[in-house]
Amino acid sequence: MISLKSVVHSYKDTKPISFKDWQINNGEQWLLLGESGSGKTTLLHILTGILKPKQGEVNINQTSIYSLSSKNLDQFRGRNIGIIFQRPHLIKSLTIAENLLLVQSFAKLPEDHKRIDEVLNSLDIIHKKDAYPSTLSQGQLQRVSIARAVINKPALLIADEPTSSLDDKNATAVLELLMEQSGLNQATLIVATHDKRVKDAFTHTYSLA
Ligand SMILES: Nc1ncnc2c1ncn2[C@@H]1O[C@H](COP(=O)(O)OP(=O)(O)OP(=O)(O)O)[C@@H](O)[C@H]1O
Repeated sequence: MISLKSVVHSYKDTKPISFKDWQINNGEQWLLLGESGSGKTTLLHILTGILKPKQGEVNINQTSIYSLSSKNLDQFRGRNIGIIFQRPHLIKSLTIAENLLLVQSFAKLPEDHKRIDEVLNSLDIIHKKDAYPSTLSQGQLQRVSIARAVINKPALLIADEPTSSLDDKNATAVLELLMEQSGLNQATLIVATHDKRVKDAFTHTYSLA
């Protein structure tokens, strides 16, 4: 279970943003909606342990994440949280498989080539395993981003505007893959977007004012 309690954040010289309390049960799929500037990215950073809020508490499966030391928080994030950004941030000098091996090693998990093949197969991108990111299409790169996010079977999968740079066909495919991949591991899925094409796929919505 993930919970957000009495969370408020303010950046230097800006007015504080209050986030209403939020409770998410394991395996639920949520849409995070909000106008530009309403605080979606801020909230995702708070939920993923990147940004400590000025006030309030964030719990992920009974762990109050901001009570962890920074070393333990890094490891917790690597093992429990997968993040998909609007654009894939892959390391250009490494192959797709090597990029995925790096994610296992950051989380201090053993190299697991079988798991890499399994994930790349399920995302229909195994043929690009030994290719470099610059040789992949935008849609293929987004599938690799999903592979990277799910490789360690995280309990929480978070996507920040995952479809906004894709055409209709790829946007639908990426959304279906996100739902399918989170379902495979019973992971909780949170997708932040203002892409109207994806709204209907979700039953739960958290809206920022
Ligand atoms: N590092 C920062 N320093 C100061 N103010 C910031 C910083 N990051 C965000 N803000 C401000 O906080 C508010 C929320 O920003 P945030 O990026 O979370 O919004 P958003 O909903 O993700 O917007 P968008 O949909 O346009 O990406 C905005 O007013 C923004 O200007």
